[in-house]
Amino acid sequence: MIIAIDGPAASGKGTLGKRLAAHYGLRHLDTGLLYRGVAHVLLSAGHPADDRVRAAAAAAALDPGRLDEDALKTQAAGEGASIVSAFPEVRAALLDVQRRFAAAPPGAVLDGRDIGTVICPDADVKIFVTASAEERARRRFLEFRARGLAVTEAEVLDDIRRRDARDTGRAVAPLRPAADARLLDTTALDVEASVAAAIALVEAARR
Ligand SMILES: Nc1ncnc2c1ncn2[C@@H]1O[C@H](COP(=O)(O)OP(=O)(O)O)[C@@H](O)[C@H]1O
Ligand SMILES: Nc1ccn([C@@H]2O[C@H](COP(=O)(O)OP(=O)(O)O)[C@@H](O)[C@H]2O)c(=O)n1
Repeated sequence: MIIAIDGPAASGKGTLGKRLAAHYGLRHLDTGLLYRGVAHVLLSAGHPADDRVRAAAAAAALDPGRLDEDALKTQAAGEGASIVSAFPEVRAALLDVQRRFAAAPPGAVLDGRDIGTVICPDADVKIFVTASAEERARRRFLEFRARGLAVTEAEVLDDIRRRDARDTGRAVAPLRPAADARLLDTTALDVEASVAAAIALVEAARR
């Protein structure tokens, strides 16, 4: 079984992806880490994220097995990711690794922005997860604070809005629900209730 999870920044995609993978015995890929990894290569070498040629080279050379999640889950890497991910060459270079991951047995959960629309258009189940921007900013702010990262909730909200606008407005693989995606709004749901709702959507899709 292949489960595709898409949605805007900090909507809970990764949390649901991990939990659904554990529940159904599938592997999980957080595809945002790939784009964050590309941005991190550029930023850590002192180059701007909008250096298209370097971004394409970094994507082609990326080793998905060696991504340091802690270093990549920063605001700077997220912002950089939303810039490099708009370059078609970057997306093309990362396509195969995602499709291969999805196709390997026993199946997988992938989360990102274009899983249901581009990477796995034939996924068995597609979930588009949303929450209000304010609630997403609150959750991401708490996460950053727990990790000791210095940032305000207002900055996080700004960042989320800017990235969502870039991700929905780009020409290639924009963020949008696939026509056959099931919508899950978690604004008023805690993690456990969100997981239960997602499992119910998977079960409904399999019937
Ligand atoms: N339903 C929920 N209620 C409260 N907090 C949540 C919920 N879902 C996720 N979170 C928390 O919100 C933050 C963002 O979730 P995450 O799964 O990383 O989102 P995404 O992968 O979409 O960026 C994390 O700190 C996570 O623990
Ligand atoms: N499949 C994907 C996944 C991420 N991305 C880009 O990578 C950025 C970071 O993605 P992410 O999933 O790690 O971001 P969060 O939702 O975790 O904050 C997004 O803002 C998108 O620009 C993408 O274009 N396509």
